[in-house]
Amino acid sequence: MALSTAPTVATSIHVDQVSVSYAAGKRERKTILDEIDLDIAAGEFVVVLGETGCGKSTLLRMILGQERPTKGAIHVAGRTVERVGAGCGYVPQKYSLFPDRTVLGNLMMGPETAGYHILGRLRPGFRAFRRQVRDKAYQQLERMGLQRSDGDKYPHQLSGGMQQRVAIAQALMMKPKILLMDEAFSALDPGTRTSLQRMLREIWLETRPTIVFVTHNTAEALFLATRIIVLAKQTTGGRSGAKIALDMRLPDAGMSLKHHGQAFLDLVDHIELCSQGFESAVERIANLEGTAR
Ligand SMILES: Nc1ncnc2c1ncn2[C@@H]1O[C@H](COP(=O)(O)OP(=O)(O)OP(=O)(O)O)[C@@H](O)[C@H]1O
Repeated sequence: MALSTAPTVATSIHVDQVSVSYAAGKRERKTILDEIDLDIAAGEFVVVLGETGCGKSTLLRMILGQERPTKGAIHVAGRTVERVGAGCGYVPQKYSLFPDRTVLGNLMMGPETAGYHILGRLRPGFRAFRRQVRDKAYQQLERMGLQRSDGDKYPHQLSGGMQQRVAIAQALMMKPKILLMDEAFSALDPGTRTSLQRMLREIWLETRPTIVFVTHNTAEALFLATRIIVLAKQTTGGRSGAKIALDMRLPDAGMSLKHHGQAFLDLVDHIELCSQGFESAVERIANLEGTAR
């Protein structure tokens, strides 16, 4: 087994020889991720792609601390992840808001809970603190393109796109250095999805959090990412879990078909072929590198 290497703080996320397997029947285990090594530097916008069931969400849950790896370890900002969400904001596909709280209540809950425990709220400073948190919540709402009056609504009174805007605002209220997003735009109609992609890129350009974003959509990945990771299952050699089949830094973040034409289409093809199997991806990349020499 590889020794755990000490991660530096500048390395925002350090995934060290992580394997994940689940019980499959009485005696067997099914390997989902197989000895994954991945270093993500502070400020990178990493998009994780891969075919359905290859373990993208599993990897994100491990970074979040919702689950522990079967083998290996994950370090976030220099600390081994041992509990949920230490320093990470998280936006899932949907249903992340508390249905019995207003939008404002949802936004204020995190900072209030982190700032004052229940008895501490009787102290004189709490009211002023609460006013500051409320002002910040309104600023976040407006930053997300929502109205102040939306603050009084309950989640069920909002469209799916508005709910996801609130979910992102909620995650940003805690000023996370790391934002984990799991198919956060997948349930939205194409127009709303495009506008949220633009908004997320703007937020990233303004404050440069580290973002790890899981999606099925290759065009979305190329528009958002500074780095694309493709997970693909192994199919030979008696191993079955997924490994990193492609790890690609993009010279041009914010790529789109409109601006990059054939280069964009070639990259989409390359990524999609690499996601079809780990071994074939390795062979494909070796062939391409041989041709380039
Ligand atoms: N707690 C669990 N117990 C057993 N199996 C699990 C558990 N969590 C995930 N799996 C299995 O792990 C595999 C990978 O799941 P995961 O959701 O990470 O894949 P994914 O790449 O995100 O898929 P999709 O793109 O379809 O969302 C699946 O086969 C899933 O059934």
